[in-house]
Amino acid sequence: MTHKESEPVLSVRDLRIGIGKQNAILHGVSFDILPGETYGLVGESGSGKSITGLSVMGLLKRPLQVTGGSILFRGQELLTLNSRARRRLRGDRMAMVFQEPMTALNPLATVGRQIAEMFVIHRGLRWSQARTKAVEALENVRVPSPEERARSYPHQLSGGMRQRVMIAMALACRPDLLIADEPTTALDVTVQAGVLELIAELSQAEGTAVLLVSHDLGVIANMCRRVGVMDQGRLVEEQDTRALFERPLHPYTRGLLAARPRLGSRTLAQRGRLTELDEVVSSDERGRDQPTLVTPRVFSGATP
Ligand SMILES: Nc1ncnc2c1ncn2[C@@H]1O[C@H](COP(=O)(O)OP(=O)(O)OP(=O)(O)O)[C@@H](O)[C@H]1O
Repeated sequence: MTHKESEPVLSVRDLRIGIGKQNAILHGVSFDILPGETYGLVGESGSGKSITGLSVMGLLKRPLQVTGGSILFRGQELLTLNSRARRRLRGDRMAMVFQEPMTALNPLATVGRQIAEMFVIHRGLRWSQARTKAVEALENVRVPSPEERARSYPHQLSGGMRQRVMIAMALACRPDLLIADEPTTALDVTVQAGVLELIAELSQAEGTAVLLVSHDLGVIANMCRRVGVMDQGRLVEEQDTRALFERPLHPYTRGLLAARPRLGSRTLAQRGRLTELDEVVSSDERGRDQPTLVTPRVFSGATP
């Protein structure tokens, strides 16, 4: 890694997306993600979380297009790069995992081959070496019997295992940035936790910056130190996660928090994590030994 540890891996400034110039959908979103940081983007369906992630990856599909702003990746402007250069970055320096792994996996190739391909394309390894690396990559994401699993086709694996395979592919080349868009929404609650813990562990071990997109505040609470709240194509608030739960500044965030799942619902709260966070936040000990907080930001319509 050549960039300094304190410099953001990703710096999104005033990002605008629209259908042509007239029909704006994302209205000037800005945020930074530091190395090793997991930054959460939360908001209701349709608020613009996914299109933000897709535009960073350069995977936005027409009729949607970036109409303004800047996306700096390790100091390099992505919006002026040609498609070949962006393709070279994808899968190598930045990678994305989606809610539904089958959209990213080829049903006709074994998972071992698909992971191996990453090493062949981006690292120039021979297939024999790449296959060995693929088995290692499966081992890293705690896939049991990785040699055997490498020979499986995606449909022969459970949803949780497929998600691990997609994470193994995404992290194969040790990217600086991982974009995880609702990575556990389609999974059973017990499997969710394992996949999230895996992303957190790998990010810490490798210093990977993670953009975690989720509508689930419980997931964000467990994974992220900072969170941006999106509403109707705007980032309406950005705060340290604990502070957000304690003192939501924007009315929309307050609404989200009021509507958040409680014990008994099908989220991480079921495992007591959200309740733990509630306890931490409401405790007198809060704030102690916490990393330095960023200045809370409210972007519009705030009534602090
Ligand atoms: N292909 C498309 N054509 C036109 N509008 C689109 C297209 N894809 C997304 N949009 C619009 O962009 C807005 C943001 O969508 P986006 O998928 O980013 O929301 P989201 O917050 O990720 O929600 P979800 O969690 O449901 O994916 C929505 O209003 C959606 O209708």
